[in-house]
Amino acid sequence: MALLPSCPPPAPHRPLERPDPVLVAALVAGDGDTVAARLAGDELVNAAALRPYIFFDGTKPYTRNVITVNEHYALIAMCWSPGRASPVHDHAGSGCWLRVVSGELTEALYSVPWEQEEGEPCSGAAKVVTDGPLLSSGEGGEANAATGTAPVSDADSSGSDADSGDGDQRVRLVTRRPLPAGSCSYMADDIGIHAVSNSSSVTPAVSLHCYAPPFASCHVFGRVLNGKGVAGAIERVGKEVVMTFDSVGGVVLGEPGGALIKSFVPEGRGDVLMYDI
Ligand SMILES: N[C@@H](CS(=O)O)C(=O)O
Ligand SMILES: [Fe+2]
Repeated sequence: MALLPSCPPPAPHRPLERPDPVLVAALVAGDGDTVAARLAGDELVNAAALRPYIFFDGTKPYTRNVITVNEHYALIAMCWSPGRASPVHDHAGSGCWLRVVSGELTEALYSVPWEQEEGEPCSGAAKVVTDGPLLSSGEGGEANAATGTAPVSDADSSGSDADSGDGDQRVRLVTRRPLPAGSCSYMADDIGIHAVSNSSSVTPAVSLHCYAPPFASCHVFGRVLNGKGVAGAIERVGKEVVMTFDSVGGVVLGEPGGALIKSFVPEGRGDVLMYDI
């Protein structure tokens, strides 16, 4: 059992925390293929190297474990609760390489009907569903987004109506694809926006993400609630959210109120545990 560590182990044992020269050189050169290959290979990324950073907080859809951040990239291990998902989100103009380490994820890719300018704030609707049905991997909501048939009428939102003169602001589901263990993917704003979910309702999943350059905030997208609390299509109602993290360099961060990182494995253990990938 790994209790809350007071400080990270010495750097020589934690190669993932040092800027990787291959990754840095590839990023500086704009060579995405080499970045992908580096993350897909086992030389840098392997279970033993990742294990110190794998923490789950069972109360969250996914736990963000920051392995390292430098001027070129951020390396983050995400631990996915069974059946849970990230909200639909962009990546703040950064490139996002993803490798599924264990379990199986599903990526839902959405197209956006507007040009995403760097640093451009999203027009805000007053009520945005960010952690409701949108986050489940169920069929209901996203099917609406795919067909664009869901009526949207938000009394508190000006200018976000799907039928407004500003044009169609709806986000549309393009595809949903499984990401089994070992698979890799790339995502960026010029491709679209996405939501990632753990495909399993019982098995945790772990993924490794490399963001280049690192970013401190992104936009999430949700369904506008109409006056009766009914969620419509996913629209450009994204609000800027600051990225949070649950551990850094293998050290679990405490939260006000003392919430501890909990593990799903083994079931029922309430103290801080690492999940063995
Ligand atoms: N981009 C997400 C994780 S995933 O859903 O791609 C994040 O940084 O939290
Ligand atoms: Fe993402």
